[in-house]
Amino acid sequence: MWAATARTRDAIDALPFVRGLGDGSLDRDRFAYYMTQDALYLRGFARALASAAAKAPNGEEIAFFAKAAHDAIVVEGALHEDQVGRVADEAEPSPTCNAYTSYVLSVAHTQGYPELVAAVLPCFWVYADVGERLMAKAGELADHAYGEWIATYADEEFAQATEQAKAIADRQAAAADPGTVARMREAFHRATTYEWMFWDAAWRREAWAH
Ligand SMILES: Cc1ncc(CO)c(N)n1
Repeated sequence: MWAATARTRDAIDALPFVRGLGDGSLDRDRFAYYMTQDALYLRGFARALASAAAKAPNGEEIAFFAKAAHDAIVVEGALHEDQVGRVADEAEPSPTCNAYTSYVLSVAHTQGYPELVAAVLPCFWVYADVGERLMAKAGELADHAYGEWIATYADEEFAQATEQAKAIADRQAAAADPGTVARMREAFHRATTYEWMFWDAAWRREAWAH
């Protein structure tokens, strides 16, 4: 699945937002816009993870997704609050933020556990991958403008959660019929594309036309 999305992954590395995050040159306004939108995204994403917990077939996977939902709000929320302060409940999601969260929530509500697992996997995988790459290039994080962000996603615990999410997706794909596997690929690809769009939207500080 990852191989089919390699082009999108390369395109994510090439984004001016991601490059600027990596070398610290990104301006604070764009970063603040991104963090606010990301806090809104994480609320929707956490609901989708809680849905995955509700659909999971065994205790281990229920616990995994329930903890992931918790961490998306509590652990990542602490990073956001630290960086941009508390994001108001009534802050407005951008078109892309709204599209991405609506998409994962629609998968949660209209499709099965395998498709939902595939739809949330890029959120783990893309961030762990970007975090790790930026960490390798960044050097001393204490002196880095976005060191805290990089440290959060290059973290060993986040890497472990990503491995667990991958293993769950692999097990589901191995047991699924061809139609389900095709929908899993579609969900994985679409969510990876939304990851690209999310950073691109932050670079453009995307707004609603009206
Ligand atoms: C848009 C987006 N995708 C994934 C993550 C990682 O949880 C995040 N914080 N934001």
